[in-house]
Amino acid sequence: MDSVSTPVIEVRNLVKNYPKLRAVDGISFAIKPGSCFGLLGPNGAGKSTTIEMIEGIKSQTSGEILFAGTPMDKDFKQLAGIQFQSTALQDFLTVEENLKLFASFYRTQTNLQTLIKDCDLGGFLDRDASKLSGGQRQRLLLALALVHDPQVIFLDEPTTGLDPHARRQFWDLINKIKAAKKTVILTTHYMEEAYRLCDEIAIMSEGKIIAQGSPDELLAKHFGDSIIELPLSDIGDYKPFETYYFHEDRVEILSKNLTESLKRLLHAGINLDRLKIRSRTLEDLFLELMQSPRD
Ligand SMILES: Nc1ncnc2c1ncn2[C@@H]1O[C@H](COP(=O)(O)OP(=O)(O)OP(=O)(O)O)[C@@H](O)[C@H]1O
Repeated sequence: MDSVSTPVIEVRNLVKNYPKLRAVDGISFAIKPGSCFGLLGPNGAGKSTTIEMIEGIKSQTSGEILFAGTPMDKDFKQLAGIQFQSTALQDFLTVEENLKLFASFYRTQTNLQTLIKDCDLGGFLDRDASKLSGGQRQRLLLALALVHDPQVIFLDEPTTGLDPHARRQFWDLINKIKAAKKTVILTTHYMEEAYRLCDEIAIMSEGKIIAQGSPDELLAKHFGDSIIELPLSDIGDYKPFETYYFHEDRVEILSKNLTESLKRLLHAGINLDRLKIRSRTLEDLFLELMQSPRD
């Protein structure tokens, strides 16, 4: 897997039919080595089904899944790290015992002391898994996924239910994994998480990919503008030249050229002390895509 040009994982025309539903409907994508690839989409879009087919947990109805250019074989299990849900934990074993148990399942193992440090488990190694907080449990589950030093890590909604601090701590961990040149495949409902961690994202809806690219590329492609916000009381009866929306207490002006828009406002004598400028976010894009009619 040393060729930079060969994708670590490539999915071609992947389909999954359940008895009454096509959950994944002919999707294709390629994941570069050492990158973080995010699958986004509303509930039921087909993200988990897709990730589980790549992990080899579910079989596909049709289509191909290639690992480093060749069909997956049993060696993939050694090279892939899957962060399971907390049901995979042995509740009456301590954190350290869980780590040792999982490590014993594999031919190769990473240095456990380094893993404990990286995943910040040192403070509660002798605590039963059942007694961990949400953030501690997720860090242990991540450590278990990393115990055999895999090349590819699968994280299915890893920060759901975590408080903002624990979520940020988890993002730091994922960034460490990326810095170690491992490939990460992530599903998430948090747009900020996708924006901060992913090099590339695919947004799924009803089994199809409806948008794909780097977060910044997607934002640039879909939105060529920023939003200027002003309190209504400051704008007076000025009518912006640009597209604008009045809200109860503020006006939002969609500006394609901030310098020009700000010059116009200054020229009109508007007080800009309380002005805010906001870039469009992935959340704006996600909501817009979910509202657009699709074929
Ligand atoms: N074993 C199954 N049998 C029948 N239908 C299933 C099965 N597993 C999933 N589905 C259906 O397939 C569709 C896609 O489900 P999937 O779990 O992949 O979506 P998701 O994007 O991961 O959703 P979420 O964000 O809620 O986790 C849903 O309509 C779901 O009800």
